[in-house]
Amino acid sequence: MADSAQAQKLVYLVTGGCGFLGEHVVRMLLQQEPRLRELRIFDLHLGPWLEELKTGPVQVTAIQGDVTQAHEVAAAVAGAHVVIHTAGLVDVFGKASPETIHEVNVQGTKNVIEACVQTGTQFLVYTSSMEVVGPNIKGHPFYRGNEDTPYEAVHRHPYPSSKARAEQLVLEANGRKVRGGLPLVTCALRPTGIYGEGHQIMRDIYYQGLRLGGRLFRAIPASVEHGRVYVGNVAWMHVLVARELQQRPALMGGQVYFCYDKSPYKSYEDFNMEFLGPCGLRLVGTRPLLPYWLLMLLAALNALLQWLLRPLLLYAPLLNPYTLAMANTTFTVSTNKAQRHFGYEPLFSWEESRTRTIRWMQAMDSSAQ
Ligand SMILES: NC(=O)C1=CN([C@@H]2O[C@H](COP(=O)(O)OP(=O)(O)OC[C@H]3O[C@@H](n4cnc5c(N)ncnc54)[C@H](O)[C@@H]3O)[C@@H](O)[C@H]2O)C=CC1
Ligand SMILES: CC(C)[C@@H](O)CC[C@@H](C)[C@H]1CC[C@H]2[C@@H]3[C@H](O)CC4=CC(=O)CC[C@]4(C)[C@H]3CC[C@]12C
Repeated sequence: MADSAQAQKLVYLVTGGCGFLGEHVVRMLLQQEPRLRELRIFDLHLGPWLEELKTGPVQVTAIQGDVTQAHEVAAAVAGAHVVIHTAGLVDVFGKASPETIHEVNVQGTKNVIEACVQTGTQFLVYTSSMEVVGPNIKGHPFYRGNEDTPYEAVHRHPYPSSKARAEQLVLEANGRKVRGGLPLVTCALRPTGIYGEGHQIMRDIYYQGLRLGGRLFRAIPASVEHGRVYVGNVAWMHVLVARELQQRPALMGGQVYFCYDKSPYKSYEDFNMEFLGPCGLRLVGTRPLLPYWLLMLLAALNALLQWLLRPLLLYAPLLNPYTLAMANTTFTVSTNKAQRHFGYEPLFSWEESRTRTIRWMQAMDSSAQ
């Protein structure tokens, strides 16, 4: 909690503060930011857990709002010193239309930037994504790359395209004069695949395994590495970068940083088994059980079914052409830019990250019995 020795004077706003990552950012700020006077949580859907946060020394203000509505964003931003913008439509399963994804992720980010400029907020941290870089539509591997590694970032899918455009807008806004004449200082964080307590996809895969008698069937070669990072470390990096951005605007303003920790390099499926195995699931097959062309056919059939059924119901399975291509393309990062620029070190070791995630899954498992 806040240290009385340091003046509590800052107002932070977290957009998307009730999401998987957002909740961890909110809780991390309350634990690790001693200068916090008020913490505003802006989200389309407010969680009931927010009430428990209102008993501490920091004023917690829950704001139900929509980032696509400029006036709602401006009202929430007014008076904030720092904005951490995590709100977004994270959809690679065809649940939302491309237009809606663009409206939330791009127009919503434009609204946040303009709100900072109009109301005089000087510091903006944007939650971008590894997907801004890749994997690209050509399936080029990105093997333990960093922020400077050359890579042909080519996107067609609405989600990565929207994240790339939003990140570009945030970085271009760095240096704009805000109300009062000071410069806006922005930066973007690029998490790889986030895991940890509250990860909906992990929950979906777990229940899929239960439905298949405790088994999951390998679809991706074990050799295809996919970067993963623990949600607590991503939250910590957001808190640290928001603090250090105020101290080193010339160095950090306009920069991008991959989010990373000591999570091991594994295939997406093998990495998930670190948590699903202790919950009783088994991954069948040491290599893919089906040939890739058959997986592509099944993925295409899923996409066709989704389109045919859309007037009646939402059919959004994990396997579709985009998710298959993502899972089947190596994308891992190896960097220390965040450490060099603002002293970032993961707050949670791999062992702690794994234990916390397993405990969350086992608690979910016991409630599912
Ligand atoms: N989950 C992952 O593996 C990764 C996520 N990210 C990024 O991290 C951020 C958070 O992602 P998650 O926590 O996984 O997603 P999430 O879906 O759990 O959280 C997103 C939050 O934004 C809110 N939101 C959505 N539309 C909104 C709107 N129009 N107005 C206000 N709030 C709105 C949602 O209600 C939700 O609480 C996103 O920007 C995403 O692109 C980046 C890399 C990896
Ligand atoms: C059905 C099988 C082929 C199975 O292995 C599919 C897994 C698939 C659902 C995931 C594989 C890679 C994931 C994405 C990756 O972690 C990068 C991401 C970054 C984000 O900003 C949001 C989430 C995601 C797109 C993530 C989504 C799930 C996967 C596609």
